[in-house]
Amino acid sequence: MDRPDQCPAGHPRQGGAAMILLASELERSFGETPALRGASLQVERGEMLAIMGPSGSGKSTLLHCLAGILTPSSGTVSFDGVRIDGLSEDARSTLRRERFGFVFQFGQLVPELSALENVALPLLLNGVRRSAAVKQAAPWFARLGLDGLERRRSGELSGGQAQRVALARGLVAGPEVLFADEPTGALDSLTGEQVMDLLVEVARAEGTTVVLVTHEARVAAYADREVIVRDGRVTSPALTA
Ligand SMILES: Nc1ncnc2c1ncn2[C@@H]1O[C@H](COP(=O)(O)OP(=O)(O)OP(=O)(O)O)[C@@H](O)[C@H]1O
Repeated sequence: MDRPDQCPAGHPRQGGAAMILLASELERSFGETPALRGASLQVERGEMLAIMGPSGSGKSTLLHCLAGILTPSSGTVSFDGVRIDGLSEDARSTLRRERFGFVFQFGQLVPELSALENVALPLLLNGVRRSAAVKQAAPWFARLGLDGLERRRSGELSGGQAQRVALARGLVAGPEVLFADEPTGALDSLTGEQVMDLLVEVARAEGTTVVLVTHEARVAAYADREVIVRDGRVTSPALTA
């Protein structure tokens, strides 16, 4: 199993270090409330990792620190071998735009834009011309079973459809890591399974690393590996290299 050309998850390495994300001893509080209290985690390139744990244990805060949305008050986060915890807001914003994708619990589509424009948005923000961005976004509709919904606004989509549009938007720019925070949390279980099936299928096909926060065991079961966050710490053993 220990083949040097493959990750444990069985996917080809894309070059570079095996660990794409490395968090060490993260601390972060909100006012008097400690959210992370020495959380450490490693994510291997190409793997799909589920972060589980009780409500309020620090899962989202950990994801936000890994993704450069938040900075920890102490501890380090490295992405692709480079420290990102000390980067400026502008540099973190560029990093998120160019190398990460996001799916949140409530799709957070821009209501004024069509579904197609929502999917094209990350490309437009990366400086891709409108016509090219739309051309690149369009095939995602067939890929995610959304044919014919391109012109709809988010208010005209079902929860599952909106979440598939959000998934397309999260993946359209070819991110190295997709961060998904309770991506099925607002969906019924069947619709949630359909979204997870697509998320896994597309992430595997694209070789995208996935960091998935969920409190649902059946959602975590899609992942290659699970860790548990309790009281701001990752309690299950991190992968040992
Ligand atoms: N922006 C914020 N302002 C104040 N407190 C916050 C903020 N974000 C998180 N917290 C607090 O930090 C702790 C960890 O929150 P976090 O959202 O990371 O947990 P979680 O495990 O993702 O929870 P849930 O499963 O309920 O979403 C909680 O006590 C929470 O109330």
